[in-house]
Amino acid sequence: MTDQDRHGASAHPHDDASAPRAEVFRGPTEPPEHAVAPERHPQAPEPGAWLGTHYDQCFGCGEQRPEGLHLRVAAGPGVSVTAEFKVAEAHQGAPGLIHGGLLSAAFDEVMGTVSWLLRVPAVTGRLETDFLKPVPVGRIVHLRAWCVGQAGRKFYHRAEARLDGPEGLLVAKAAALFVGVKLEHFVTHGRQEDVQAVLEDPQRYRSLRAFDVNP
Ligand SMILES: CCCCCCCC(=O)SCCNC(=O)CCNC(=O)[C@H](O)C(C)(C)COP(=O)(O)OP(=O)(O)OC[C@H]1O[C@@H](n2cnc3c(N)ncnc32)[C@H](O)[C@@H]1OP(=O)(O)O
Repeated sequence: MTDQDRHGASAHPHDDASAPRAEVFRGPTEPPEHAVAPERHPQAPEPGAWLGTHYDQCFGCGEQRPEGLHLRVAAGPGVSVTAEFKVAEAHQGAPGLIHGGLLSAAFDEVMGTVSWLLRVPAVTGRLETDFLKPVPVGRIVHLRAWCVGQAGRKFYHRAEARLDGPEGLLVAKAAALFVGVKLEHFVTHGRQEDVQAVLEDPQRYRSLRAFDVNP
């Protein structure tokens, strides 16, 4: 019995000639045909401006997290950002090498920060990472992230990580789908004592400022 016999007209369901092939083969992080080019908000920080930490307890950029990544993110041209962090002892997975999940966390943070240039609060829906080379402790990881398309509330981002600087060895790549949310998302779902602390001192959650909710 051939595959064709087992599955009917074609050997694989995706081989159905009547199916919209481009859509069938697209993954969730690939912008659909109807996606539009993202627009940098007119009041987005100028290219080169440091964006600073968005929340002092954030694992990615927070100043109050000694074991965190302490990413320093700067606005780039268009809808893009760059960032750097130094791989610390606490970031190890294998001896002397970064934990892969933490590299994904760095991608999550830097792609999340792209939202600042769009002025749309957004959360990660899906995040994919290609790990290309091992990353040793003590090295600087240089990250770049940019938006490649928007379809309604869905934002499609890309990012890359290089060793020691923007022209360094490419060690990892990422693609993500972020979904725009209302600020109520954070107020509703966050642990109430942390939400309350931020409401009492909004400076601790600078995203609020970035999104003009509490300028
Ligand atoms: C400055 C800030 C820096 C921050 C950096 C760090 C960023 C983060 O880590 S955020 C934390 C991690 N992410 C989360 O906690 C998000 C948890 N998930 C959620 O809250 C919800 O699933 C949420 C908000 C993403 C979507 O829920 P909801 O608002 O009900 O929208 P929903 O209708 O389900 O989805 C909207 C669209 O997105 C799509 N979508 C949602 N999730 C996914 C997914 N995982 N994969 C593919 N598509 C998805 C849906 O299919 C839908 O598409 P369409 O409009 O074409 O039908």
